[in-house]
Amino acid sequence: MTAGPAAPVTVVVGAGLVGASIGHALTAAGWPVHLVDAVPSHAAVAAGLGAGTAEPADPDQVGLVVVAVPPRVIADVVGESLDTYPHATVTDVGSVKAGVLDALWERPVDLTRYVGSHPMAGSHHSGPVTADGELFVDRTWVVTPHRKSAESSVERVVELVRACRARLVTLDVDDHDAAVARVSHLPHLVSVLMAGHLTNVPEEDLVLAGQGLRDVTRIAGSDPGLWQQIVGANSTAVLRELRQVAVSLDRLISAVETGPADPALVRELERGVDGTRRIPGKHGAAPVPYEQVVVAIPDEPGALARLFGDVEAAGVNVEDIAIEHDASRQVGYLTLSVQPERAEGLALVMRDGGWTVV
Ligand SMILES: NC(=O)C1=CN([C@@H]2O[C@H](COP(=O)(O)OP(=O)(O)OC[C@H]3O[C@@H](n4cnc5c(N)ncnc54)[C@H](O)[C@@H]3O)[C@@H](O)[C@H]2O)C=CC1
Ligand SMILES: O=C(O)C(=O)Cc1ccc(O)cc1
Repeated sequence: MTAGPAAPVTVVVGAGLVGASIGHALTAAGWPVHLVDAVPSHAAVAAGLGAGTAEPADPDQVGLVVVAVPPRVIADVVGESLDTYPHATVTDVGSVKAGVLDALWERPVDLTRYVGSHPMAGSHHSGPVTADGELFVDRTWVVTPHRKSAESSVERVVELVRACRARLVTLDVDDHDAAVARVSHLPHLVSVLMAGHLTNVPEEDLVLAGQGLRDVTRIAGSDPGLWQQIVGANSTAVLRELRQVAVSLDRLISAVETGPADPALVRELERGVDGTRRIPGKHGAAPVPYEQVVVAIPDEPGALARLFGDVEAAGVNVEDIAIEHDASRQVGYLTLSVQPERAEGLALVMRDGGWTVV
């Protein structure tokens, strides 16, 4: 992709997972990107992998600064960036917004050039090595203007969101923080609770772990230092959600105690199904109930490549995939999520190709 003539010289401060991913996305869009990091080797590694250059920018030429540092230092780095780059719009990508803005109001900086933002995409990894230029494609990116943000600054941050091919949502900082407590911070803590519980589970039981356990615990593997800062910065909203979950947990315990004959348990389980249906699909569209085709893959070299070749030849668009390994049987299972009307056809083609469809 090539940029229009207006692609601003951009400095990314913090060349970790999110900063380097933005560097890759903007570089692919033709934007000139300079990477800066308190740990110079992070900027050098990100640059070496193609996320921009680690050479310093001429401060007068910089049109946009993206601050992608840990939450605890965001306000300081935004303040310094507003001073260092006198003509630049400055945004940050921190997971919590109100505290940063509160801290900035206290400083003698030009806040018309600051607009907060938050890409709702990332991973449980940190650092520039796992960065991915496609991380933000079709994912929500929240922009949080404040009462002094200049319109031109908001537009520049919107250009950033578009260049990373994300889906723009504009929110006030407090609404943002309340929403992420519900859809990001609480789910993170519930995942942590579940994964932490596994530390008491005997190893011979863990051998039985399937995809369900991996699904609910993946994000618990994230950097505890980062999440300590995120939860700490949004503790009021997070506590509100946690207390509601504590009530739900008590209700679930009573339902299980009462036994399967009582409708309370099925009501709880159905509530879960209703919740999953409320999660929007791609582009924020209504959730699509995909159908799954599960294919057994023998544990032999080239099997996966051959399988993907056959799926491609079938001409079916795969919406999502998951791989589960059965350690005891030297076999894997590939779950292909497809539009419901394509599932039967895909299963037939795969069987004709000699695959075992489960
Ligand atoms: N990890 C995720 O999935 C997501 C994280 N975020 C937010 O993005 C920000 C960055 O997170 P990650 O990229 O995951 O962390 P990371 O640990 O991968 O990268 C942070 C980088 O900032 C650098 N750094 C620390 N202090 C600095 C300073 N004072 N000046 C310059 N560089 C400094 C570190 O050396 C590191 O390279 C955080 O504020 C986080 O809340 C937002 C969306 C997703
Ligand atoms: O790994 C995932 O699925 C995430 O949801 C990552 C993530 C972490 C922190 C954020 O503020 C936003 C997204």
